[in-house]
Amino acid sequence: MEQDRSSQSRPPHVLVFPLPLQGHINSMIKLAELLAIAGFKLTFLNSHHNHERLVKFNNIAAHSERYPGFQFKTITDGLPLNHPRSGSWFLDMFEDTMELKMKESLREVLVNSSPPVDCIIGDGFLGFALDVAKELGIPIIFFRTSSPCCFWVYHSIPDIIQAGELPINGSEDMDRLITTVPGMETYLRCRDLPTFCRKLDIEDSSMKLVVKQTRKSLQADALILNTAEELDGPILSQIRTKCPRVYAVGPLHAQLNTRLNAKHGESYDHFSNTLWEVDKSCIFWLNKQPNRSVIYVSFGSITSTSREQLVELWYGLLNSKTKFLLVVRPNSVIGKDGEGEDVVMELMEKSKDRGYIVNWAPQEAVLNHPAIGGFFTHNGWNSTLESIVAGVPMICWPQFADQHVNSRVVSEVWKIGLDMKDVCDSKIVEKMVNDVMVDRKEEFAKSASEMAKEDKEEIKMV
Ligand SMILES: O=c1ccn([C@@H]2O[C@H](COP(=O)(O)OP(=O)(O)O[C@H]3O[C@H](CO)[C@@H](O)[C@H](O)[C@H]3O)[C@@H](O)[C@H]2O)c(=O)[nH]1
Ligand SMILES: C[C@H]1CC[C@@H]2C(C(=O)O)=CO[C@@H](O)[C@@H]21
Repeated sequence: MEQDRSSQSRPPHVLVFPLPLQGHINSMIKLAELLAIAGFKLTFLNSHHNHERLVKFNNIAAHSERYPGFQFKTITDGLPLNHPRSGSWFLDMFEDTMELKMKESLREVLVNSSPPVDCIIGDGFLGFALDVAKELGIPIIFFRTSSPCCFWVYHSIPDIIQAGELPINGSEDMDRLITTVPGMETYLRCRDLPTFCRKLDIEDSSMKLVVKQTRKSLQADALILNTAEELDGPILSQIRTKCPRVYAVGPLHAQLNTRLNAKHGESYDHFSNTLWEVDKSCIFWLNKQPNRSVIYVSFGSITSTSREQLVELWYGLLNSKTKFLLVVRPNSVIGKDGEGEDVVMELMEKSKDRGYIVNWAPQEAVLNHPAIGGFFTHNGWNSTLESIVAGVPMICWPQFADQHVNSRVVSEVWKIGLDMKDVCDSKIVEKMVNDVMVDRKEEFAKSASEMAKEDKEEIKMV
């Protein structure tokens, strides 16, 4: 059933539909805010579950006050209410019956929308949105929230397999170069491939899923990526050989900040859109530390660590020559019978002179604080971009998906950090922290600040 979208005297109505994860909501809501500033009517389609958390930890009504055309709607994420939604739960959403539930709910929202939706901006990982859009005759743009370099690797997986470069033959094989991803021939090793490629079985369902969603992204009317030409020009050129309508619109947090600050001044309150309670006390702690003396340590919104890994990281930080601000999300330490939570309490107590631990930080404010000199990160794409824009060098400890490719690009191509992938040893942590924060401090600070400067120039030009 097609709705009448003709002869409009009203602003165009865009529906933005993210995969229900913090890392996807963050950049997609910033894009929605930018479109609302430009005068579009905006519907942001959240899952019931995440919307409840957004309402709990943010002043959600403020979005519609600030942007009169902005509204939230909610649908199911396809999962039962009692689903734990932790660990790698999100893969459950792609079970056929779960996906069907989301697809039907999306269809219903679109059919009943008034005014009608003129364009969908769908998360590129929710390929079924394309089928609904086509059925209803609504243009659709896909937005991939992860990195362009990983998008390109996902796209190339069938060629890598065809060339016999996958599967990986055990741990001995991890440093072999992959030569069949155009543009990355000189630096991409087996260990830098997205983790889904570490399966021995080339018919593995998660590997097939990422290829399917990636190839489907190219069938939309256009593809949006959260990057800038200055940052990812060579990879964007490669992607454009498969799909000419690729737009680099990022880094979105910086685009939005630039516009809001220009209009309202530097002290304007920005929405954090967070699914956890932000602990701002760390900013007061940072205020007491010397410039560039603290390493910020955080692994995003999905990654869990084992108790042993956390203790190993903590000893490395403690033995280094620098202070640290560490984020440990509630329930993110895997251990038996509350062991995970106990260890966090113990580390907090023992860290007092050297560090500060919070459950969830105001990350952008932290990265832009003068006391921060480095970011120990898992290289989720948002964190990577936030670090680049703030001019903060990185120590990379990637955990899954695009993060392994991102850390390789950060360390080997952009040279704004060190890569610690596949290792968790306190001695190596200590050495890398000392390198970035003390021994090679000026070298890394220089490359990171040059990169931030180039990026800011491009943002000003847009
Ligand atoms: O204490 C914290 C920790 C994180 N953040 C924010 O949370 C977001 C985290 O996003 P990201 O760094 O991308 O990590 P993930 O949450 O792990 O993101 C998922 O989604 C990303 C985008 O698709 C992928 O690149 C990642 O690999 C995937 O794990 C960032 O904007 C951070 O600023 C906070 O505000 N406070
Ligand atoms: C659904 C998760 C698995 C892959 C997605 C992704 C990506 O590389 O595109 C990154 O992180 C996760 O949020 C997505």
